Amino acid sequence: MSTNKRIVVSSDHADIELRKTIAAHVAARGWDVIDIGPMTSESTHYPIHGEAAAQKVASGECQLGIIVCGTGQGIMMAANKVKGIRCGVCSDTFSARMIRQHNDANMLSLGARVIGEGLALDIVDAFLTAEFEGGRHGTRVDMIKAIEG
Ligand SMILES: O=C(CO)[C@H](O)[C@H](O)[C@H](O)COP(=O)(O)O
Repeated sequence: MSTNKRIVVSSDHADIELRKTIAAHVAARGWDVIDIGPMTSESTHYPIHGEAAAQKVASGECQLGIIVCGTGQGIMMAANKVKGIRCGVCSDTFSARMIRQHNDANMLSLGARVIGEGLALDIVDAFLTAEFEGGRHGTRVDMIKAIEG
């Protein structure tokens, strides 16, 4: 398996089944998937899982990450606190494509209580297949990086 196609997936308790479905879907598209759980639906705290996934991306162990909580919002906020992470919540495929093309997002967050499985998988595909365009968008992403120091 090519190491430049490694992706981390994580969630809180809101929908571990959606996370597992996403993991299988992404693996079927040739990605080496690291599923860091949690493995049960016992109530947990999304900052733990958002940060853990983000550290895998920030360290370079994974190129991308996909995280899931009820709305996608809380776990996204936690992930974005890790230096080097650009994570967006998406409930549509256009945004999922654009956060890669324009924002060079390295993580995608999904709200399991907002969207259904079919749309979630379409969003994942849009995110995975889009490529950063650079140019003026690179200038702006560099400005984001400068904010975090
Ligand atoms: O959406 C979330 C955070 O933004 C979480 O996944 C939780 O679903 C949300 O905070 C609700 O918590 P609960 O313990 O599942 O009621």
